[in-house]
Amino acid sequence: MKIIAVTIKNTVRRSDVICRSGGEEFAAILPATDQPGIHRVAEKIRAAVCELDLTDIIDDYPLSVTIGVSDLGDHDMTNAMKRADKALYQAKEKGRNRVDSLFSQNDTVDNALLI
Ligand SMILES: Nc1nc2c(ncn2[C@@H]2O[C@H](COP(=O)(O)OP(=O)(O)OP(=O)(O)O)[C@@H](O)[C@H]2O)c(=O)[nH]1
Repeated sequence: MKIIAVTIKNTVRRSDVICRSGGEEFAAILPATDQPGIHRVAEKIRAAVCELDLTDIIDDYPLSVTIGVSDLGDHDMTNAMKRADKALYQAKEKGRNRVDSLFSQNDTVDNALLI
């Protein structure tokens, strides 16, 4: 998991906050990032992790990354986590190695959350 964490950290801006949110899950908070930007970041992370060559390190290869995206439009972190988690679940249902999103009703999304 450490190499994944380092890869994510090296892929995003220094102002983005990455943390471990579960056994095989990370959460990222992306300040001042709009909806197209959020999808750009999620794809960057997905691609960077897919490009890792870990054949010598892990059995469960190739790796896939599934990402749920939400926003902090309603300034409620608990709700944002719930939305991102639901988006993650939807993405996994659709076949993994993909990005899905669930946004609040706020049109002016400018702070994002990824899981
Ligand atoms: N928070 C965040 N947003 C990003 C990042 N990379 C891209 N974006 C968003 O996606 C938009 C367009 O992406 P790019 O043109 O590929 O951005 P970039 O110049 O490679 O990345 P930046 O220099 O971080 O803006 C940017 O304006 C941001 O909103 C990132 O690492 N972190």
